[in-house]
Amino acid sequence: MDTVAGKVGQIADEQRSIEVMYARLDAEEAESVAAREKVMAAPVEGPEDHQARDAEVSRLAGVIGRLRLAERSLCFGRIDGSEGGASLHVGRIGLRSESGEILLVDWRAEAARPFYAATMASPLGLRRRRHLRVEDRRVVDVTDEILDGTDPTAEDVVGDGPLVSALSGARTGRMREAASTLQREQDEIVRSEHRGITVVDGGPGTGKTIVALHRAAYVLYAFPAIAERGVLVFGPNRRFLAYISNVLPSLGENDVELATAPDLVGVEATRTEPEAIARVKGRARFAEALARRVRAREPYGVPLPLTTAHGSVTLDSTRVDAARRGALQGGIGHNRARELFLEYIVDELVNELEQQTAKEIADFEDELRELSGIDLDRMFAHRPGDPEPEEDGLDIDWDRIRDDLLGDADVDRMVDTVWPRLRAEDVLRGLLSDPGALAHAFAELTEEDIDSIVEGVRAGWSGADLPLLDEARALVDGPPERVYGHIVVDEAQQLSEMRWRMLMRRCPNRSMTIVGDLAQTGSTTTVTSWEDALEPFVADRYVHHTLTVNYRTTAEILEATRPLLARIAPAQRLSRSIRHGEPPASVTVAEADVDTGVGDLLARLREDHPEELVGVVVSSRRAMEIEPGSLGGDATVVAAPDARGLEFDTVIIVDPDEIEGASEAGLRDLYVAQTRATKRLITLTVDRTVASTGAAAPEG
Ligand SMILES: Nc1ncnc2c1ncn2[C@@H]1O[C@H](COP(=O)(O)OP(=O)(O)OP(=O)(O)O)[C@@H](O)[C@H]1O
Repeated sequence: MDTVAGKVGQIADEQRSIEVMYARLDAEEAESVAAREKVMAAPVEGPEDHQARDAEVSRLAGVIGRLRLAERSLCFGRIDGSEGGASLHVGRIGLRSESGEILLVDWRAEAARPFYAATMASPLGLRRRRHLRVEDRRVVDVTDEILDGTDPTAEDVVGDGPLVSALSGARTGRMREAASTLQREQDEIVRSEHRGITVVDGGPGTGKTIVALHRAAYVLYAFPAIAERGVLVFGPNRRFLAYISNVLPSLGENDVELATAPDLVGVEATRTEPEAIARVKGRARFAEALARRVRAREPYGVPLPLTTAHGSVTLDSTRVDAARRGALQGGIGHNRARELFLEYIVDELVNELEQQTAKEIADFEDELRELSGIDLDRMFAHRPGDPEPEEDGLDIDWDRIRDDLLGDADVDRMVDTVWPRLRAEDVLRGLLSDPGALAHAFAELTEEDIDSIVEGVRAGWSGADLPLLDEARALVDGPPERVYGHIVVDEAQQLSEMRWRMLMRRCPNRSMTIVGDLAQTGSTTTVTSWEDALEPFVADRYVHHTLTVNYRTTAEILEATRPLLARIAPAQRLSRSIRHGEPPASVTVAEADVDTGVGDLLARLREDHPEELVGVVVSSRRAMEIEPGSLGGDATVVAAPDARGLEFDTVIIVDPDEIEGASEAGLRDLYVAQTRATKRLITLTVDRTVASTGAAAPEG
């Protein structure tokens, strides 16, 4: 069999098929553009018409955007059934011909499932799975897997798997989507029908982020009611979000929000603080301490004296407590509950005034009868045909009085004495500058820690303050207005208890995809298991998957991380790598020679591998000293604690001892650094016993 001729023929065949698809794509785009122009040209009258037109224009813009995004690699696969069974092309979106015949199936559609799920052991009725590589609307490559054990024919192109080619290519600094090569264990999670919480863990490079982002695209496609409320992807920092930012748009999904904590809270962190303090600030006990402070500004067991132009009343504590309970019932926050409380209080006040007035009139009548014998009741007795008299016998408009009292500045001031309006920032600042309250709630804080917290309040907000501010806002002003139908949390092992609360507050229906690796946990959280993280919100109502295959790191580099993994997470098994490469190398230099050492390594890498990306992972201290861009455009300097989630072709770890010693999570930071490389890992160790070594060559 002439395999080259076979492949050329197959490419030509596929080219004919995809030309039909592109013609249909272009036609659909042209139809949508024409429809949009027509809507925009149509006359509109009144604001409702305007609104409807804007909504239609924006819907059509969405459709056009999605069609345009689908252009690049519109179709990437094909499945053929056994024994002459049907063939289907699989791609970015679904397309039908004008007569309704299926041209292309969306990768997320049920019909596309066998493309991902079929194996030789379980071919699901398929004979062949084909991958197509399309560039600029031209089919440039075709590779086939025969799944049902039949012999390849001249129409089959069996070769290197597309996964291996995808993984072996040089990195670009941005994560790429992987809809065409999603693996079975990944696809099962992406396509799961479970709408609640799904936790996905697994070692570094097992595709957790890939799964999380493709899951977001699947949720948008398959669960419209959830999609309508919006999907959020939450990540640990902006660098990470920039790294993953292209994936969803290239899957045709532009409506997913990407956010870090400052984006959600709308406040930037402007200072760092010792990690021991940040850890304590992450404890859920802080939420209790804040709640106590807010509750202390609401009336418990106190009477409320009220003096008004219509009379004076003291509401006893039972009535004030009942009003407080009623107002707080809906969990709408202190300030909004205060408005309800004011209404309850004014109702009580008006009732009381009404009764007082009725009693005063009755007393006056009794007195008059006793003194003068005049019986007012008989004098003004109600005769048939007369209008109904007011109950108290006087023409008092109590509804108007009620309205007056609701807007009365004096009443408001009196209510303020038991239920003042608050500002969330002040509540948090109040707690953070109250040494007594801090010491009472957090026995683990030393006096020095407390001084540092109190001192820090004046200097602005830290990263760990943001979830506290969010909590204070929920207590004071009620839950956030912007909530989501589904939240994807990446690097979830980084979340403190307070950060979990911040996210859960934004996902009332608890539909989430949570991915992370507890062996990579950083220094600012005390959460050590998914059970502990989720128990307060959903008890054990979540499903858990573990990914086992490493798609990033070569087997040689992965093996080198084994001793560190055994120290930081003895129960975790090393994942399985599917690629081989160079063994890790190491260099030792004196402190004075670190810069030259790094410079030499970079020069050599540039010469040998000019297309590739290099990550230089250093301690946070060193990262601050290195000018951005000073190492050249192809090398990125990353502080070890910020390297989570990123990847580079080559990683140079500078001074591992310093990274290890810099933080309580130093060993885990070092493990993260070791697992960032797709091809080469070089460790530059610093020998502190010598003044200068001269830069040395790497040793294998
Ligand atoms: N099915 C796949 N097809 C192509 N590439 C894949 C696939 N799965 C994973 N990868 C690639 O493998 C690398 C690691 O994936 P990813 O970053 O999702 O892993 P991770 O488990 O989130 O890692 P970490 O724990 O280090 O953050 C990425 O380059 C990703 O694009």
